[in-house]
Amino acid sequence: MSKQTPLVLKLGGVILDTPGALESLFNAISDFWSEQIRASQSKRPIVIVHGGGCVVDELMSKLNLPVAKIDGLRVTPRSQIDIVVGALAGSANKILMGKAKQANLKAIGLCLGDGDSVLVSPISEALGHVGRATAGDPEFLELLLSKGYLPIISSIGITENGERMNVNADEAAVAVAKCLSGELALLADVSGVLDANKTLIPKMDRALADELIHAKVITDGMVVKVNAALDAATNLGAPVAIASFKAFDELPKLFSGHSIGTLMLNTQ
Ligand SMILES: Nc1ncnc2c1ncn2[C@@H]1O[C@H](COP(=O)(O)OP(=O)(O)O)[C@@H](O)[C@H]1O
Ligand SMILES: CC(=O)N[C@@H](CCC(=O)OP(=O)(O)O)C(=O)O
Repeated sequence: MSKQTPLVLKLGGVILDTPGALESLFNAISDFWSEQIRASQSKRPIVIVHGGGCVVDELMSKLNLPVAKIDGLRVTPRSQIDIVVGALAGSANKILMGKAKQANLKAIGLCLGDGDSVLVSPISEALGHVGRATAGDPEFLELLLSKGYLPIISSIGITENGERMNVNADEAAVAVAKCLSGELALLADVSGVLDANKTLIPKMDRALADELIHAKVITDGMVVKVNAALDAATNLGAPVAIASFKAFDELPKLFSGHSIGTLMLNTQ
């Protein structure tokens, strides 16, 4: 049985607020693996990296704390890192673990710092506890994947000095994919990158992305996502999909290596 390229799936936090979405996603993974076993193939390794920006926002609002972002990244002062870690590595990660368990998946809940899989360093004083992520040591994740685990990784990292850092989950997923030399798909609450008429753009290179960002057709979190996907496509030497986590019928296609949503191209 040949070794298969790991697939890194990034889930936006909105999936946690979308009724039935996690159940459908995990059942799709379970069905895909059962099908592979029936066909006497080895299970394709899958890793989930998740966000939870909306979970953090809800908690901040309950605590009457303001939300501030710079270029799509949450300003995370020292006084708020406990809240962010609790929401992402705690609540969001364990909700996902619970849903994976209900689908009988052998999941394991992690953060970027486990096994030094992803290394992080502070970006700027202005952003506070926000980290830039780079690929680290693949050994730990490869060990888990070789034993058939489904790692579910939050976007919380730990610096060399032991500081906890909040990492944008798209950037975290890119670093995990680089660490494992895997394929990457960024799953959000939209069918992919949309043009000015809200029509899906099937393929996108750097030139088109720059044009649409400049024209403010691509805005907010999608700017970070598009830039992260193009960076990953270049580094991994393979296209990266931006697609919907609601595209349940298309997920088996994605799992078996076909494209869905918008394909971000390596144009270097
Ligand atoms: N051109 C665009 N195409 C699709 N979505 C866009 C575009 N520009 C901005 N967006 C917004 O980006 C959002 C997805 O980014 P984000 O909220 O950061 O997702 P996630 O939380 O999954 O990382 C969409 O819900 C949409 O509101
Ligand atoms: C630095 C930074 O912005 N971190 C993000 C991490 C979570 C995230 O990216 O969640 P989504 O994928 O659901 O947007 C945040 O605090 O919102």
